[in-house]
Amino acid sequence: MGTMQKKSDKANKEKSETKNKEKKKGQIVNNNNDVFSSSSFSSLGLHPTLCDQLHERMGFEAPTLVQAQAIPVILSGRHALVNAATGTGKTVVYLAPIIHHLQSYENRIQRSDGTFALVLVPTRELCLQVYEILLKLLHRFHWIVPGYLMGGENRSKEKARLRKGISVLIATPGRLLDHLKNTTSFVYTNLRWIIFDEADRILELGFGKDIQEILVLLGSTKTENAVRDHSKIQRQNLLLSATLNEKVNHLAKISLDNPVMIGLNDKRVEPISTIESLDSSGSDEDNEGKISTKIPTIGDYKVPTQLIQRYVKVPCGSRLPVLLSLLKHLFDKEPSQKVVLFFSTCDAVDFHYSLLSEFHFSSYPPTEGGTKQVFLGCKTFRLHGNMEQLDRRSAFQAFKTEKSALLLSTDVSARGLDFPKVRCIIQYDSPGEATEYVHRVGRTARLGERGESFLFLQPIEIDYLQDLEKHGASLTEYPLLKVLDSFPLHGQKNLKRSDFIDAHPWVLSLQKALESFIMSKPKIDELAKKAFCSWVRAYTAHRGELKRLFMIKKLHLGHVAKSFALKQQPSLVGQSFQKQTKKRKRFDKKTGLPKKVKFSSRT
Ligand SMILES: Nc1ncnc2c1ncn2[C@@H]1O[C@H](COP(=O)(O)OP(=O)(O)OP(=O)(O)O)[C@@H](O)[C@H]1O
Repeated sequence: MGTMQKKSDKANKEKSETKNKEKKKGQIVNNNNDVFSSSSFSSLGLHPTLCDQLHERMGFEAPTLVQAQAIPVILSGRHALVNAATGTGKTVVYLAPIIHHLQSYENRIQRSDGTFALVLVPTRELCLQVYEILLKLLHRFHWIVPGYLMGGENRSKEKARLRKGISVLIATPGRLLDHLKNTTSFVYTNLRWIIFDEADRILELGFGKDIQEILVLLGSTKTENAVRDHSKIQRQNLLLSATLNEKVNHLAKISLDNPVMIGLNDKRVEPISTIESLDSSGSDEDNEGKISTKIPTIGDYKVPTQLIQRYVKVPCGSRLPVLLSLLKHLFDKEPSQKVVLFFSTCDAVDFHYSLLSEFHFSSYPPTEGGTKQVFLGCKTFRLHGNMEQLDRRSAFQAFKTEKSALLLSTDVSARGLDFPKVRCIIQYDSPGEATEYVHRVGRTARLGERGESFLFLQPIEIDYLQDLEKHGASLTEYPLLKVLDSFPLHGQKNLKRSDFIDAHPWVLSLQKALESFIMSKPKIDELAKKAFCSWVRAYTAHRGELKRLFMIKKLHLGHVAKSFALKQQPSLVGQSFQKQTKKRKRFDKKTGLPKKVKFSSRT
């Protein structure tokens, strides 16, 4: 081993020891027995050099419970469905066994052998994140080449990398399919593993057809597996998520052969002999009666036990000042912390990002000359699917490394992203499906660390709590009035001012200031109007049971406009919204199917 290598290993060891000491100082609030196993990585059957990497380079002292349970199964070559809470280390569950096997081949694998393992993920950020972990794990196995393919990247460069050969490939489905069809130098004859990370989300995003095509092109549907049984390469496919539910049944059935269920108790997937269709939603509706599915419809999803889950009940017209007050309160209480704030649309992210970056307010804190100060002093980032790839990448990386910051995002950040030390999640717009609630709050309270989450609900939406309860998430009400009373107004603090949020003097004065601010900033005013339209559209897009809980008819659109600091409901909205609703109704009637998630506008 070279001196440089030794030095870097020593530095890594020191870094990991400091990290572990920090954790011991009290960051981890959960009982370690709930997260970590008492076994060691080597006792799971992993190669000693890989165990050293996990320990020294990654700073992992012991496997997590799901790692201890799943790694031996995956090492044995069995297909598997892995369901475990957010932030419990599922990435290593599949990467470690792949590396273990690849490094042990008698004839060292070469780039010209092409791709041995393929990991499919729903978003570009997750693609990069898994790639970075893989890079670290492969540090001592330089002959195993990692790589990634994803939308937004340069196709020709990707082609060139594929031509040279990538042993372990991380990809988003659309771009992978593109290369499978068009890049003749892409060698995948040695493919042994296909992993679907966040399997349910890949299907929810409407990639079902792509996945089906990918599986056929790779010869990895169950029927083709059976034909290939006699060939020398055995396939092993894995599906993972914190919310594996009935939506992945089709995928599981066509891609997994006698799978082992981990974290799904005794639920089994029934074997089938033909290829079922993976439509955009992955729904079972069109096959009802034909297939008896064994993954339950109502999943009791595992939310980290140490996570404090709250809801904030706010009348629609007061949403914006309440959001700003909550943010201010959180950062005043703990100036060095990271918060992720979720919205339903890209436009809402853009509007609130501009507002928070520029909004000044004089009443808090009162200053001598009455000079206005930026309302929220923390670093702010935004991340959504309509941003340029470069901006997306730099926001993602920057928020990862910051010690104290606020990230405004759509659901593009909800799945799998591992931002260190996020203490708080705010869901300003409701997530819709309970699965998305679980993944959004899962960006905090990872691996036993503490975390808090806030879900904004209007009084008319409060029944949504029952829906969450059905899935195992219990929320308590946040004492909002007490917090609002704590803000200084006319030099006075902590006075009981009102029993009603929408009549609270602090809320009223902040709302007034926000409206004047928007009127003085034509660009932000434009963003507010756009965000209003998208918000209403997104609200009408709730499906099934959720449509009953989030009823557009019950909304007062004037109050919705107020929540974007608009004094009046923008007039164009009526038309555009009606057009949109009519179009959707026509589509639903024609196809009988729910429309695909519009990835570009919503996330
Ligand atoms: N054995 C371990 N010891 C210490 N830290 C670990 C261990 N395994 C994983 N981690 C760390 O735990 C964090 C969460 O891991 P990971 O992102 O794989 O979780 P996940 O279960 O996939 O979460 P999600 O469901 O949100 O995608 C990461 O920072 C990872 O480095």
